[in-house]
Amino acid sequence: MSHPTEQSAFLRWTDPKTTAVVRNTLLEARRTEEFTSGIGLFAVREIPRGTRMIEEAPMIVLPNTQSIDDELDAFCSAFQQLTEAERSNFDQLYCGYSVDKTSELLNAVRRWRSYNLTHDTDGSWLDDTRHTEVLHIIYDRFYRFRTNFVYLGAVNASGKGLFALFSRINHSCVPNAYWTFNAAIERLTVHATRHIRVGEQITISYIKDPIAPKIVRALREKALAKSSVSILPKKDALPSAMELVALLEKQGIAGMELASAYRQCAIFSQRIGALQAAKNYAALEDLTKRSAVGLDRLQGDGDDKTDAESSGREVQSVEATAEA
Ligand SMILES: C[S@@+](CC[C@H](N)C(=O)[O-])C[C@H]1O[C@@H](n2cnc3c(N)ncnc32)[C@H](O)[C@@H]1O
Repeated sequence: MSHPTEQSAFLRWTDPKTTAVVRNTLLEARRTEEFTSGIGLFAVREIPRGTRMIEEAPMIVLPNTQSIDDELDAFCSAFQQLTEAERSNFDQLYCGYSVDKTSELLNAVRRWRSYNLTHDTDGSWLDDTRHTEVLHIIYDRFYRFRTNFVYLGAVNASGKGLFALFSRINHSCVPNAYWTFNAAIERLTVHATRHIRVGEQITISYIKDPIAPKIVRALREKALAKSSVSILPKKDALPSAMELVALLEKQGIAGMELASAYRQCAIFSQRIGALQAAKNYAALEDLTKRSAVGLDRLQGDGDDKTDAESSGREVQSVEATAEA
């Protein structure tokens, strides 16, 4: 239940001198050497492939909403429930501020403010100057959420979550980690998809399909087309799928995309009667999935077409603390 004083969360910023420290026993957030990449997450220990590097509960969860007003309202309610340390941590997350400053969003922020925040912390009406400042604070924080949230299921059809440590992970087209929201344990997990050395930056792919480069898409489409009942002989499908596997392996892409390519190889091998090869590919698919999402994810929903799994060799919990 929201207490009136909690509304003051949007009437001031957190103390900028407060340093949010976000780490666990395997990883720490720090500035990257590249100016444009800001803060990143780095390994503080050797991390074997398949290690569960992060198992993190959301700081903020929003339900799937239909309108921008509903989403903003849900965000503001959730934000007001955060502790001071969490707010401070949140205020220091990266903000892609100028991404889409739309009048629609600004108007939604104005509406929310006028219904919910009429008075200042000292009880006086918000004057014009404070009014503008308060709009800015709400707008900025909502944007910070929008820069960092992930869907907890299907895009545009599920709730959204914000995770403090996960929010510090930068993108790479050839990532060394794979993330998924594991509904069985209601945690976001990040697994190492290859061995990671001390000091190496942890990266994930921000792109839904990281094997998007044209050449790879073409290969995959070729493999799928050849597997269909008509036109092309089924036996041609396997070499194309194997070509895709080889390309992914060469690039070092070892998340669920590779698992899916192994699966194609297993299916196509089985179809031409190469049963031992099919078994081998199925085993590789299984190993790859375990390394990317973990056994609990695989057993949790039984949907092996979507995400990955991991061995769960190490489970780290997030320590998000604030130091004055
Ligand atoms: C979720 S944040 C990641 C953490 C962020 N670097 C920070 O300082 O907190 C996403 C933002 O990080 C930056 N970023 C992520 N990956 C990057 C990359 N490979 N190169 C440059 N900037 C990157 C972009 O500005 C992106 O909008």
